[in-house]
Amino acid sequence: MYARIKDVLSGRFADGEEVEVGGWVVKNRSSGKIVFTLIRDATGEMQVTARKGNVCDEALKVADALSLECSIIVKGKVRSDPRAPGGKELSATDLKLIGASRDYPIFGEEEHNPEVLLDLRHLDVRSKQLVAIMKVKDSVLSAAREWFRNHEFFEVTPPIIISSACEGGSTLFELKYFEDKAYLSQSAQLYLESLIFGLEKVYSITPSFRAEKSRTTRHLAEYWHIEGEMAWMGLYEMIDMLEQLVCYVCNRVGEERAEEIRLVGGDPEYFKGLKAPFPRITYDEAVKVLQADGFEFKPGEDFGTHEERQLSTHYDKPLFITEYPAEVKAFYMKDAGNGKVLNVDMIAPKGFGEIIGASERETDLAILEERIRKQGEDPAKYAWYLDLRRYGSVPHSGFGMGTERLVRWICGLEHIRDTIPYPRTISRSYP
Ligand SMILES: NC(=O)C[C@H]([NH3+])C(=O)NS(=O)(=O)OC[C@H]1O[C@@H](n2cnc3c(N)ncnc32)[C@H](O)[C@@H]1O
Ligand SMILES: [Mg+2]
Repeated sequence: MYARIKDVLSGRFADGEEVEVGGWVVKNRSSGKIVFTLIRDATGEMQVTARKGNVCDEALKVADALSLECSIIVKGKVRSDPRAPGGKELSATDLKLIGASRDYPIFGEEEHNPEVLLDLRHLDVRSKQLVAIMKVKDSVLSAAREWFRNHEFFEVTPPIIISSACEGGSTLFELKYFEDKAYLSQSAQLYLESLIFGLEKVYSITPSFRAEKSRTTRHLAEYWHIEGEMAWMGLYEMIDMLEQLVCYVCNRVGEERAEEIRLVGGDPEYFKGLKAPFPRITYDEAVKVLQADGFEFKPGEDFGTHEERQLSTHYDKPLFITEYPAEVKAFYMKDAGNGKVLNVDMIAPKGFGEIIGASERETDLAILEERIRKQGEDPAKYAWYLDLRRYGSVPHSGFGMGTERLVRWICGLEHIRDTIPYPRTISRSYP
């Protein structure tokens, strides 16, 4: 394997030491006898200088003709130079063109129409901005897995092809399944609930699909869903746990990906320093806050983007809002008695909106059947799920965290589409 650019820049190799680096051309500037080439690999960017006399004429000709995104292998001597990005360069002794790149359609700094960039997403995924965001996402996923493993959760692999809605029929994607029909999973929850009777604490990281008709900056038709389900746990114990999970992931990612977060315009220090406890208010208290803020809001309705944004202006940490009206929430949420359910949404500050949806689950069979019917679904389609209440049911709770929502908040991004390599929305399923 070739030397990594970050290792060359970090001083791992002494001046004069010869190393070999593989990478792609970011910029090329030639004055005939000397060619300055900025190359990148997955660890960073550095300058390569090809000088007449140091490289053979053939290699100098290759260097001179390099264009955006050519892939090259360069052998050279490490040389400290304060004028070079990162304070070091490779003074080339040999340079080979591996993959030509003529007229690369995305020009470095130029502003491009977002739709054009999305049509060229298969190329744009190598851009500095998207590479940085994908590194942040990698850290989010690995930090989450580490937290789950350290807290006795088992990772499980629930089905993606499913037979009944978890989050309402209006956002289901239907597919032809042999001679039958099936759907793409909106959430692994119902299957995770079946798995707690053997494993007690389970999690999954899967794609969830929502046929959202809305065009917003925080909805995708396909997103990655970090979901947990815990036997014996009630709502408020789960909220304590969610604070620990979110702080662990944010602290780790803020530490590990500070450079990338800064590069895309985020504030890593905030996430490095995020600490529990987070503020907690009930739905009714949230309604009072909105009304005191002069917001026109009809009590009994769900909070939308505007309400969540307004509520988040009162706090600089994520806000837990609990006990929503039963009518606006899913059938599986445990009845809290006063027309409310034992659920919680976690709303990120600064208008980044809902990151987590969670609840204690209804375990009373009759109440559950009634709520399935009230939501216009046929309990017969949930026969397997209702069996979980017939055989050794226990109090349990669970949550779903949107990975892309979390990455968007950590990176401080305007639109969720840049948090996933290939965003799927109502108007895009290409490339
Ligand atoms: N296991 C569970 O208890 C999860 C539960 N069945 C569930 O799906 N809840 S949720 O619909 O609020 O979605 C959970 C989270 O999933 C994210 N989410 C939800 N919908 C989307 C869309 N369309 N795009 C991106 N992210 C989305 C968002 O962060 C939500 O808070
Ligand atoms: Mg939700």
